[in-house]
Amino acid sequence: MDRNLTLNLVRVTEAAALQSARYLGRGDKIKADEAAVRGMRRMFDTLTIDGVVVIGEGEMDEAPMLYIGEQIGKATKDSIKVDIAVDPLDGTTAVAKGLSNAISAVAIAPRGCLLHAPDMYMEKIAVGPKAAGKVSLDEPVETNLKNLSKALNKDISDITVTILDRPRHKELIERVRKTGARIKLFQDGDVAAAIATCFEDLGVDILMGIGGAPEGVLAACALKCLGGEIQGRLYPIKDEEKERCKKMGLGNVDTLLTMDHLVRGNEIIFAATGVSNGKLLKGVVYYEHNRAKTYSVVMRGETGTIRFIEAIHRLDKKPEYAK
Ligand SMILES: O=P(O)(O)OC[C@H]1O[C@](O)(COP(=O)(O)O)[C@@H](O)[C@@H]1O
Repeated sequence: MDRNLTLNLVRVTEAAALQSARYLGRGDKIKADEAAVRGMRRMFDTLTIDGVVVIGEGEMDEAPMLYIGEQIGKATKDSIKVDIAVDPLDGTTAVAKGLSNAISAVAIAPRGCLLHAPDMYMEKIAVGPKAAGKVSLDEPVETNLKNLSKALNKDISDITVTILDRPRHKELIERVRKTGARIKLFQDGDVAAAIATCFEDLGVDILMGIGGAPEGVLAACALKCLGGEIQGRLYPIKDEEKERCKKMGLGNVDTLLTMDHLVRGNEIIFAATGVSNGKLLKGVVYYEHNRAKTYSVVMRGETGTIRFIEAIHRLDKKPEYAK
């Protein structure tokens, strides 16, 4: 894929973040999400790609924009055909409540390379580069933490496990605590939490637990670029979810989804911009004179280059970013 696309993709998440951050702390997660979708969708129109959304805001009848199957970009005859995974706002509740860790994220890969993960839960385990290949969803929690401690060469009491703070994780939390490892619970945003395992100074060594399946694919795109590892297993709860897996040709839902199942190859570009403050990315800051600052990260699987980008936006000169 054209490497210039890398920087253009950041514009897409910046636009979404700038729009949705306006709703930080306003108690309206729907409006925050709609704003992110609008900003992202508009900016996508400027990219010369032949894209199709495979992870998006829902089916065509549920979502007006960025729905699954929607054609994206200004395609020319030379445009590369790509799959697009979007989460215009990962952390809608966080934004509504003015809490941390919300990001806007997008990934692209050549057509056919991204798993068309249905909108349901997925069990996940994610680690950074030093522990890639050393943990498995097929192993018990205790074994994984023992192997992680060996891989990182630190005592199990110095391992920090990050887990979504949900009642469904009660047993997982108890088992982790029994091993002596520390737990960092978080309220929302498991894409950013999975990515954080790849940066030692962010203080989390492993992500465990159940979150959204679409978010699992986005996290896999980022972790491929970063040299980490995420594995997933679909976690359908309702009968219609099981039916949906079958219809989508996902076969046995118990299959352990490796990195290559989630995203094939390493021709990947992933970009994210902070909406509210998080450890990985700071949120949008609005300044006087209609200026705003964004913090983004963009990465390419082929080269493994990771760029952190701080941008100052003159909203008076870019009215499309301002509303
Ligand atoms: O809130 P639930 O139902 O436990 O779902 C977990 C999912 O919710 C999130 O925390 C936020 O997702 P939304 O922005 O769609 O609300 C995800 O990061 C995570 O994968």
